[in-house]
Amino acid sequence: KKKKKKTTTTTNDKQPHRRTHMDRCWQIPYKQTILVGDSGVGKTSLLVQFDQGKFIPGSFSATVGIGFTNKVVTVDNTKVKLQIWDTAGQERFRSVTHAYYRDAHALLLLYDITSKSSFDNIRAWLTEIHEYAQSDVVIMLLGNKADMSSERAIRRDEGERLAREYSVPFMETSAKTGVNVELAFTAVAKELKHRAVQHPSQPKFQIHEYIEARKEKSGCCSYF
Ligand SMILES: Nc1nc2c(ncn2[C@@H]2O[C@H](COP(=O)(O)OP(=O)(O)OP(=O)(O)O)[C@@H](O)[C@H]2O)c(=O)[nH]1
Repeated sequence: KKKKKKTTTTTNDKQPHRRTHMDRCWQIPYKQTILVGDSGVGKTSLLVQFDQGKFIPGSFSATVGIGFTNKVVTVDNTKVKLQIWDTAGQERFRSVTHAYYRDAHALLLLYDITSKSSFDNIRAWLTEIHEYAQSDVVIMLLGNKADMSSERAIRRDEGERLAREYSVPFMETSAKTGVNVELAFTAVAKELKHRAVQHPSQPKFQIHEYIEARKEKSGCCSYF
């Protein structure tokens, strides 16, 4: 049995993509994705579901400051390395979070479908994002806790309407059941990959269409 060679990878943002003898497919240097939204909407839970495929129920412990998880997503035979930052939703950590917006390639903005205030605050979050982040940052709006249909406070079409107003893609997710969690991150990875390696003659990747064709609408309450 051949001994596996130890490899080290370096990132160089000036090189959008490269192929090395260690890789079987193309690689894109780390892309920073940040999870933002009010405290308790499920940012940490969403990341744990995506990273480990599990949901840890029980008492809620608010994130203090900021932390990250590295995750490689393979899209179209290309490895997109996402460095996913989980921020604290609490107001008192806001200045810490702002400092990270500038370097973000993508922002996943969450509200909780059972919390009207978390939905109402989305406009304030978007104002902050537009103030601190790069103008071409990929933004996605997620209505989390879609499994809690009996406590739903925000209809799906309200989320859709808000997303349309800001021209951002939208879907409802559940960090508990996993509904649309992988899709949210894969769509972001695909968009970032296309931006990095897209040839001008190729058609642009349509993130809205990609999501619309794949998102699960289950776990939501058709009555609304
Ligand atoms: N039913 C259900 N509960 C969820 C879901 N996502 C998160 N929760 C619960 O909601 C609470 C808050 O979740 P967190 O992931 O800690 O929220 P957060 O947005 O990271 O909060 P901060 O760290 O304070 O910003 C926890 O009790 C979770 O178990 C979900 O999709 N469905």
